[in-house]
Amino acid sequence: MFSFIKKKLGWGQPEKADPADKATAPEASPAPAPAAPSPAAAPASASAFGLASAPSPVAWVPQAQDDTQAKPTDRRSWLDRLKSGLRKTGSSIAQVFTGTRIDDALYEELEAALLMADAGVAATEHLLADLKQRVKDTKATDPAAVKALLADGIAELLKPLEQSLQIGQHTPTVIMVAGVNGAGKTTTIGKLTRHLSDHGAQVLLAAADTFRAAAREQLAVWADRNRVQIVSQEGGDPAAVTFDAVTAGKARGCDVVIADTAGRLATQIHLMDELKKVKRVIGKAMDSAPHEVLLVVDGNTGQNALTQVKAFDDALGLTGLVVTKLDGTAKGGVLAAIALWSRQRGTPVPVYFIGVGEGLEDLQTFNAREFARALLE
Ligand SMILES: Nc1nc2c(ncn2[C@@H]2O[C@H](COP(=O)(O)OP(=O)(O)OP(=O)(O)O)[C@@H](O)[C@H]2O)c(=O)[nH]1
Repeated sequence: MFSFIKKKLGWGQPEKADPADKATAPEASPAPAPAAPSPAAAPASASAFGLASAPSPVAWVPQAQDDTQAKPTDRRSWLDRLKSGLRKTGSSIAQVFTGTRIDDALYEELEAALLMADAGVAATEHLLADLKQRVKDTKATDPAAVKALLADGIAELLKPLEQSLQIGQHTPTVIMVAGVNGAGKTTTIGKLTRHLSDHGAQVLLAAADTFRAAAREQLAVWADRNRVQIVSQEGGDPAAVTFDAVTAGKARGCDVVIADTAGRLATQIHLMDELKKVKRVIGKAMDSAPHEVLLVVDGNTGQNALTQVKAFDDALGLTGLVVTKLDGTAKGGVLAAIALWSRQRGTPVPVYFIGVGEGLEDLQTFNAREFARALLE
């Protein structure tokens, strides 16, 4: 399990809410008392993190090392789930290295295995060329060593996607969540909310999926479960709901506002226009917002995930991804394709989290090295 670490003195003491402002968000539930920060999340002083001289505000950093701090059993269980989810692919790539020779046939087999794993043509070519160079440089002669070199190449390609979601630079940090139907947006928001509130953040949810009543109810259940506020409205304009939520979040000194939006295909132009409007209106409610525009993609959709990332990025300018359902039949190679595309884009679109199950503990930070290993096991 990962956790968030506060790096700012005074964190956990949100500005006093303006009671008058509650009236501006008609259907907002009453603000619960913020969860007490855990000792790990609320250091006695910023210097505990070596930040005494750091002028920067901010941040909660779900750290890569959190994974290693997790209890061995926790860590095993989610890694095992990831591995078993990727096993289909893993075994086919791993199979390539069971022989004794490194020759053209091995590279051809590997090419086919990477393509089968959804890496796509460009990332497959990239990884093959990279591997050949590594083999040449190291003079590796043993297939097991070549497999390890491939893991290095994949980890290096994926590394720029391994970044932390920064919370705390703004009050509130506004996170807009988008994706196609059923990708796992609401579930991811629920899991993220739990982790944030467990670490003392005051979270407010915006039910901007005004289209589907069940979606609002589902988000309300998560809000209830996590004892956080929600701004919701039956029918109406998703942009208006989000505007109300951000305004209420500002007035109440909330740490994070997360907007759940209705699922849609990037080809549904009017629905994508609606999403652009939600983003614009968030900016009207708060100058710098949204601070994060996250796309939730289902890891089982293969190369289609890359198509979704490109299309939503064109429309919204993505700042991060959550790849869900990697415990299912996902082949995982598409992350290599996303990483290569990200490299060409200039600024990587990081994978802040991966989903490896439906439980609260099944939202994990992305670790390039571990993912590369899981892919090849
Ligand atoms: N196995 C598994 N299931 C997941 C994961 N994340 C979400 N789900 C499941 O996927 C289904 C759809 O999740 P939702 O959160 O409702 O998806 P959504 O994107 O909000 O759906 P719409 O609002 O219809 O667009 C639910 O059954 C979730 O429990 C995951 O990481 N692993």
